[in-house]
Amino acid sequence: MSPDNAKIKIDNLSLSFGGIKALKEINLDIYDNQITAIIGPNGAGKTSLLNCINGFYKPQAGSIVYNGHNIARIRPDRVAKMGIARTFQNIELYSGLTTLENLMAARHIFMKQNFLTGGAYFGPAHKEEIEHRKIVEDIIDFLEIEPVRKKVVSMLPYGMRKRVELGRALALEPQVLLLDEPMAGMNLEEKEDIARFIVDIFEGQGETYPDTPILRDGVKCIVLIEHDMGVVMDLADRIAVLDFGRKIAEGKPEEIKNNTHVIAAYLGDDETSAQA
Ligand SMILES: Nc1ncnc2c1ncn2[C@@H]1O[C@H](COP(=O)(O)OP(=O)(O)OP(=O)(O)O)[C@@H](O)[C@H]1O
Repeated sequence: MSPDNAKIKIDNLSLSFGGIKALKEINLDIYDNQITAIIGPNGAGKTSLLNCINGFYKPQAGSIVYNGHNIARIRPDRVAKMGIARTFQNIELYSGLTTLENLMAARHIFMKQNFLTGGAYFGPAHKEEIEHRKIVEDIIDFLEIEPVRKKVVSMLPYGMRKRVELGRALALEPQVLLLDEPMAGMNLEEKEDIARFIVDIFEGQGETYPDTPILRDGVKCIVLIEHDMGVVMDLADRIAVLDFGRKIAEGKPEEIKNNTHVIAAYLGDDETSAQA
């Protein structure tokens, strides 16, 4: 693991909103074959960092190099096409569409045929639709959401909508999956389900889904924002800690657990954390 083979290399990233400095000179390398967790108190800059990676926010300074391209300031739809998918703290789905339609909508970025002009029932558009449908059906099966596949997502319980959102991100067949508090607002059982899905997505399901590479091979680079420390310590290979827009620590879970600056940041000891 050296900075030269980082999947995403973030250098000196700074982002402000008027007088508010959301991110201050962040340096962070994110690697394949790891689940990287980003933690920190409320307002620390975690979501802002994901928003910079996927193109929602345009940082004033710094770079984000992914597969050799600086993607800082590239549009979100292009970043998604390049292989970075994400879920949101406040679920972002087409609330009037069904589970199936939401996942199929994600596939449209891959469709060569325009589904309005390509002939929906005959010809190439129909063939293409069937291929995309196969991938989507495998994702629905994997996430155990068959019972709600024809249900409009606004009618689904919160935990189920979170799961559909995870499916929508998988339907983009990403190389990198950014998860913003995927378990927020869930009960213990729902949290355990999502934790299991994250591990299964990361590891891949092999020949259970032979024709759907994203499930067969898994997503080898996952970035997770999560407040539940038990979950973070269990799932993460590496943890980066933000506080007031700065990265104050980075390391393996056991290193972070005992880091005095991290403990101070969580207990609200500003003086100690500011000195980091
Ligand atoms: N669009 C925006 N406009 C103005 N200020 C913003 C915007 N987005 C974020 N901020 C500010 O940037 C800072 C970092 O916010 P951010 O949401 O990234 O923190 P966070 O660590 O994700 O917090 P939480 O754990 O509460 O979700 C905060 O002061 C926040 O108010």
